[in-house]
Formats: sequence, structure tokens, C-alpha cells
Amino acid sequence: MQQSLLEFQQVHYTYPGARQSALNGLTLRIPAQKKCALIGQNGCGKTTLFLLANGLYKPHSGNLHWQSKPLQYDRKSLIELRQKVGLIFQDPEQQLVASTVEEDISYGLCNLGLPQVEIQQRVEQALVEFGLTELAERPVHHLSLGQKKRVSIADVMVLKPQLLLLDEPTAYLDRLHTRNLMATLKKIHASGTTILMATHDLDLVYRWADWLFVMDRGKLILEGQPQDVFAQREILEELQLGVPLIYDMLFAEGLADEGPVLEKLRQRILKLFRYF
Ligand SMILES: Nc1ncnc2c1ncn2[C@@H]1O[C@H](COP(=O)(O)OP(=O)(O)OP(=O)(O)O)[C@@H](O)[C@H]1O
Repeated sequence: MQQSLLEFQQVHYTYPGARQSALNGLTLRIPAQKKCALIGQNGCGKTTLFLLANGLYKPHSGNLHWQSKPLQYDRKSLIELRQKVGLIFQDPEQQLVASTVEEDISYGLCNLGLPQVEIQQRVEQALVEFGLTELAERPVHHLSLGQKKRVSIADVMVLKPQLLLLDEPTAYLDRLHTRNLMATLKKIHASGTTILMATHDLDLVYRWADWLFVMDRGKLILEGQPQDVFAQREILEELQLGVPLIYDMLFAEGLADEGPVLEKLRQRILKLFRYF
């Protein structure tokens, strides 16, 4: 069995004052080294899962394990956990805290109390890696959304997390910025980081992910390789999620069971989107 980084076991979480649970017995393992996608209707609990994954919230019942060890919620353990699990919010405004790009990227490192020389080195490296050198002195509120997104990724990646969580990272991004973001994620994954991305873009899931989770009403409903999950069209239609365009076309042409046809098309699509 593949090693898991983070595991949810029968996790329940209900927001204060809410009548229904946001997570309702969620059991899910995030496999190490994978590019995982998480899909589900609005309100099914994706963001809540992320907030529990990096210890911002604590389960009301059930457990979370990091590399088979139960999460601890004392201050020191949470600081350690947040170094290992980086969370990028959908809206970068929620994440940017300092006045300039450079200060923003150094913020998390300063909180760790690292020596100034190391902070400087890591910030400079992150500025180069994420194409932000020319924006280093710029006030963060003067940046475009795509640039803010890059800064928010740099803020998290400078801490060298093992697991990167992205909540709808392509929301509000145009085609060019989506492409740039996916190229950045490719590099991040190649450097050994496991990624879990929540998204509503099924075509992107099909092209990018190598493992897919489907949630409904606070629970995991399906998981597997995207092609196996998307083949379960009836369940996905029942959940009102649909399937990627390629599956829609194949089903319409009655070719969905033609494994070789599907594989040929898959290879063609992956070739067209090599940067993914
Ligand atoms: N701060 C909050 N207080 C009360 N209820 C909340 C709060 N945040 C989320 N919820 C509820 O918890 C449930 C899960 O919400 P969550 O944001 O995790 O869903 P999601 O799958 O991320 O949705 P989306 O796709 O719209 O981002 C929803 O019913 C939502 O209304």
C-alpha cells in the first residue's frame, strides 16, 4: 500500500451555530508524492477539510494522522505541522499580510525565528523561483490578481512544505495565468511536494491529477485514478458533478467503453497540454 502523508479517520466537524456537520465521518488518505484533486459540490466540505489538514480547526470527533502519528494541537506541534502542510487560500487577499512582496514572503520564516541570513537567502531564492524579483519592493495591494496568487504560493513554498493544499487555485485566473500556475505546480511537484487541489474544473482534473477524491456532504464518496473515477458517470451525474468534456463526447458517441480509443484520446490530450 502506498505511504500516506496525511490521513483523516472518521472525522466530524460542525461550525459553531450550524445545524449540519461540514465534515460528516470523513475518512481519506492523502498518498505521498501524488498530484491529487478534490472535487465536490459547493458546500460539501472541501475548504473545511483543508482547514483541519493544517490544524486551523480541530475535529469534534475522529482523528487526523501525519505520517501515521496523531496530530497534536499544542502551539509547538501546530507550528511544525504548518511548516509541513502549506495551505493556499482561494482568495490571495486572505493570505497576504505584509506591505511589500519581499516582506510578505519573509513573514512565515520570521515567525519560525530563523537566523536573518537564512531568511534573506530563502526569500531571494523564492523571489527568483516564482518570478517575483522585479516585484520585490512593490506594495502587495498594487499587484494584479495573478501576481498576488504567485506571491501567496511563494509565501507558502518558502517554508518548504511536504504537502501543498490549494483551494480552487485557478478561480479568477485567465488562461495565461492558469497556464503559468500549472507550470509552477509542475515544478513544485517535481521537487518532491505532494499536492492536493480542490477545484470545480473537471477538464483540468483530467489533464493534471493522478489521484482523485470525490466528496459529498462531508464524506468521501469515490477515489481513484481520474480515468477510473470519471468512468463512474452515473454516480457523478447523481452528485450533479458531471464528467470532463472528453467523457461527455465519448459517451455521446457511444465510445466510452472503448478502452483503446479512450487511451489514444487521453494521450493526445495530455500531449496538447504538456505543461500540465
Ligand atoms: N464559518 C462558517 N460558519 C458556519 N458554517 C460554515 C462556515 N464555513 C463553512 N460553513 C458550512 O460548512 C459546509 C462546508 O463548507 P465548505 O466551505 O467546507 O465547503 P466547500 O466544499 O469548500 O464549498 P465551495 O466549493 O463552495 O468552496 C457548508 O454547508 C458551509 O455552509
